[in-house]
Amino acid sequence: MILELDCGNSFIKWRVLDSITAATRVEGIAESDAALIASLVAAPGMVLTRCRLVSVRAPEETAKLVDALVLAFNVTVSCAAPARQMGGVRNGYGDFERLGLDRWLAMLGGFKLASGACLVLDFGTAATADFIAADGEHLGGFICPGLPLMRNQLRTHTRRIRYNDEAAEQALECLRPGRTTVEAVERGCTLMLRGFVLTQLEVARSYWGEDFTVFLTGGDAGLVSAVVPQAELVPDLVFVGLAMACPLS
Ligand SMILES: Nc1ncnc2c1ncn2[C@@H]1O[C@H](COP(=O)(O)OP(=O)(O)O)[C@@H](O)[C@H]1O
Ligand SMILES: CC(C)(COP(=O)(O)O)[C@@H](O)C(=O)NCCC(=O)O
Ligand SMILES: [K+]
Repeated sequence: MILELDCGNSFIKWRVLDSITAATRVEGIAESDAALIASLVAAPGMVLTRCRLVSVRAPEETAKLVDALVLAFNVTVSCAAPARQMGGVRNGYGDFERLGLDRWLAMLGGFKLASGACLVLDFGTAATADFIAADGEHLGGFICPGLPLMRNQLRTHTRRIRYNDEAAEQALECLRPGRTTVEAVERGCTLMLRGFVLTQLEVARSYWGEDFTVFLTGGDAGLVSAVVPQAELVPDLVFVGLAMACPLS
């Protein structure tokens, strides 16, 4: 079985694929290395042979996780690395190694699925947008704070914005103007994310008219999907790119 990991700034997304059919056997989201390993140990019938991962964390942090995986499961671990081009996509950064690897893999996945111009929007700790032209040229992208960062900035830099996660979840029942602090913040930040999406669509239209595919991914993609009904919601887009960047021969 193949273990796949997407180590973001907030969470580790993981899944285990059958080596022969490539079907997903189990998947989850872990808050820490220890929680990840505990979930894998607890899953019944787990025989890991290979592991591939992408990380936007510090190299030392990633190395620690790799060591822990090797120790726990005796697997070979392959880590996605930056590239100037791959899968027909050309990295648009002057310094290509600086482009976040999760963005790069989501772009590879998007371009593969679209086989044409695409706009890749990822809603995690940060919200990111990347533009890939029909010929595979990455035109660049944008990075903004995602919902967790916007919310936490308000909570930590004001005196009177305080509420718990349960209240936050309930506040998103609808997006009418808030009548409590939690509603006002959660709905306000959600509308900021939606505004981000609409602006990115305008940029994409200025390049390609209507001739492009929009991909939404990341943990908070569901919060914005209503404003782009034409978009493809692909939660595992980074994993599509990961399989391209780390083929298991
Ligand atoms: N099951 C879940 N567990 C944790 N967060 C989730 C879950 N489902 C959706 N989310 C949302 O995903 C966001 C984190 O997105 P994610 O793409 O994992 O970020 P990152 O890649 O930066 O770690 C959180 O703000 C949370 O709102
Ligand atoms: C932009 C990001 C912080 C997004 O991370 P995420 O929200 O997925 O955890 C990450 O892709 C990153 O650290 N990028 C390096 C900077 C860049 O892409 O220019
Ligand atoms: K991510």
